[in-house]
Amino acid sequence: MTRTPVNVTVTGAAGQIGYALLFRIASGQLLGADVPVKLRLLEITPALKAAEGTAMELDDCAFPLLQGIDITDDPNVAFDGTNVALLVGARPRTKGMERGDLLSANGGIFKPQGKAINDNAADDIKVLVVGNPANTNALIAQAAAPDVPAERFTAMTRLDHNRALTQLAKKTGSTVADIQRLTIWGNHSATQYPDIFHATVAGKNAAETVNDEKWLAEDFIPTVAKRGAAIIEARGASSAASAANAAIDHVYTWVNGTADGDWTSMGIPSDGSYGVPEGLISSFPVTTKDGQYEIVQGLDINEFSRARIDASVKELEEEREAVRGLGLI
Ligand SMILES: NC(=O)C1=CN([C@@H]2O[C@H](COP(=O)(O)OP(=O)(O)OC[C@H]3O[C@@H](n4cnc5c(N)ncnc54)[C@H](O)[C@@H]3O)[C@@H](O)[C@H]2O)C=CC1
Ligand SMILES: O=C([O-])CC(=O)C(=O)O
Repeated sequence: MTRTPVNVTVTGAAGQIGYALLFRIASGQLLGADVPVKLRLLEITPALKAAEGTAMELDDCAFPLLQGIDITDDPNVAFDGTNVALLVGARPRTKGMERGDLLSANGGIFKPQGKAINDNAADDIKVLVVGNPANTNALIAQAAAPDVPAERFTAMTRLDHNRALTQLAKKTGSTVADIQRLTIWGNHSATQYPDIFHATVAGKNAAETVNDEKWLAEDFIPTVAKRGAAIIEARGASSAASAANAAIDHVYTWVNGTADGDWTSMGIPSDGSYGVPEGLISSFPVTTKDGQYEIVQGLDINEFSRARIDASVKELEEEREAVRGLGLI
């Protein structure tokens, strides 16, 4: 039976992440190996030619699942009938900046895009915001889309999650496949909190296996939280292929479900769980099934974790105040 293609919109299609992302979407890695896709590429006018070049290369791959590519600089066209929107287009930070410093440069992009999603997207629209500061940009887009259920707006902390998996695997001499139930809490920023207290390594509690609070506080957490800056320092540009990979993981998991007994991390509108004020877009442990996600409930939060979650949530509240002040929400 022929399946109806899923419309996938990618903003910032001519950028670094766009280049690492589009070919993987077209090859079936975003939604599944049997799901045809139509791509919509949104770019600013001066970058349309570069986006056309990428589209030519996509054509040249002859991907069996790719059923069309539209390129536009008009958000209303880009989000028309869209089922999955990946909001990547935004300025990346450079050396010495925090992601929050991008709010005034990038925040303005997400209000009109949120409105265009509200007015044009398909009823089942799912949105992933990658452009930084991702959590608060997702809040801006969501606020501009009152007709879309709020929970469809998510922000990417899967890159942080993946980074934490590898650091923990290295420390414990295991592989990432041995690790389950790791959590990123809070903001995709230096205040984020990668939590291993509920994680398991080969079925055993990770924190007990590590048994080294100094490593946790002074090595693991800062390594994960400051990894983006370390990549910028090393590469001279912010992470692109790993960010694209995390975007693929985020949407694939959202659509296709988490493995039994495991969970993932997603930036999602808080329902007040774990004391995170309702409405803030904060990272939580979530399970997914049938295209829906649920926050994992009932986890014991110790003092070590509580202080760190609260600090990241406080930063999210400050960012929300800042964008209120800018009239973006
Ligand atoms: N959440 C996360 O884990 C991560 C987020 N990022 C963020 O992703 C964003 C994109 O990064 P790169 O691709 O490396 O940047 P880039 O500068 O290579 O590409 C950005 C693209 O967005 C386009 N763009 C700008 N304004 C736009 C608009 N209004 N509509 C459509 N397109 C627009 C630009 O023309 C450019 O082609 C940055 O904000 C970066 O900080 C990067 C890595 C990880
Ligand atoms: O650090 C940056 O600016 C890019 C990013 O979000 C990341 O790599 O996590």
